[in-house]
Amino acid sequence: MSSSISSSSNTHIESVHQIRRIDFSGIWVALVTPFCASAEAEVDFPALQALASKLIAEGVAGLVVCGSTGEAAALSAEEQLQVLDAVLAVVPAHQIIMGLSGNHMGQVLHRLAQTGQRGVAGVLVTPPYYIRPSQAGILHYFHEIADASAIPVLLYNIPYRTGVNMELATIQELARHPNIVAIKDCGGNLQATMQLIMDGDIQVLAGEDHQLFTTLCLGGAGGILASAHLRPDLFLRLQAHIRAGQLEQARAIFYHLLPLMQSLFEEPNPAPLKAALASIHSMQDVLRGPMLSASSAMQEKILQAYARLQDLEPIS
Ligand SMILES: O=C(O)C1=N[C@H](C(=O)O)C[C@H](O)C1
Repeated sequence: MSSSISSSSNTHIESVHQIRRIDFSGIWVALVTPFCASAEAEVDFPALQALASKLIAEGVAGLVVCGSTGEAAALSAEEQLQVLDAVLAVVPAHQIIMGLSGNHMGQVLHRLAQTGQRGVAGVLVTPPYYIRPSQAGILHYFHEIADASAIPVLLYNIPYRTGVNMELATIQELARHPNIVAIKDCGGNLQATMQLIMDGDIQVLAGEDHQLFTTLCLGGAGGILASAHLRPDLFLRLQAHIRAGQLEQARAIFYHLLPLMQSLFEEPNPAPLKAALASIHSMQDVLRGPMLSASSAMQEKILQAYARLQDLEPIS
């Protein structure tokens, strides 16, 4: 599968085995990891599977397991695999993307191999956090991962979490790698987003919920969103309207969703989301420390914003 890393990027790309290309367009849910209301806050596997099954039945493109919203940073490597396997037991592998973050290359490659063996649709990879590598270092990191990967790699540029931004030129160079197929765009740079869409080398997915409408209108492929846990039908309708060129209808749905999307991030994600899910699904409002449950004011606000979604006038 893998080849040695060459100093020239052209040679490098020519020598890499290309894996099958998958279409990542659509609405992907950045899945929460439900925990039990116990001292250890163990993963609540029945709640996880029920939620995953429900979202897939509702028609979303797929689920991102162990992403930021899945509190992957608070799960051990072993727990992350258990969460993946539990979701794989109820959701087809081609509808699952696995999150992969770390800063120890050997461990990251080991987890990549374990994920690849499970044949999921792809792996969503952040730059190594805390280290703050140079752009050349980021290139090196992703080339090593993409060379080794048995499954497609999606870039996850989220500088406010990792401490380092992936600059446009870096992403463009990575987009030439045959195994790097998409980006979850949380970079906050509209120029870069538009350029990547224009280049057409990788699929661009909105990674910030409030940017979904803009990204889709500009020609982006979809989104990976925490908020799509709540009324995924509206997110699917929004995307369908944009695909059909029905801008007015899509915009109406977007502005209807926006207060909820904004409220969900007024306290650290996924606390407001878990508060909402706990009141509408059979799961507990439990996060692992140092993350805390949403404040009671926020819980009320979220539930009100969610309730208002029922008011949407039917739009043909
Ligand atoms: O888990 C994710 O993936 C998401 N990450 C963003 C975050 O870092 O909070 C938000 C997005 O909705 C999903």
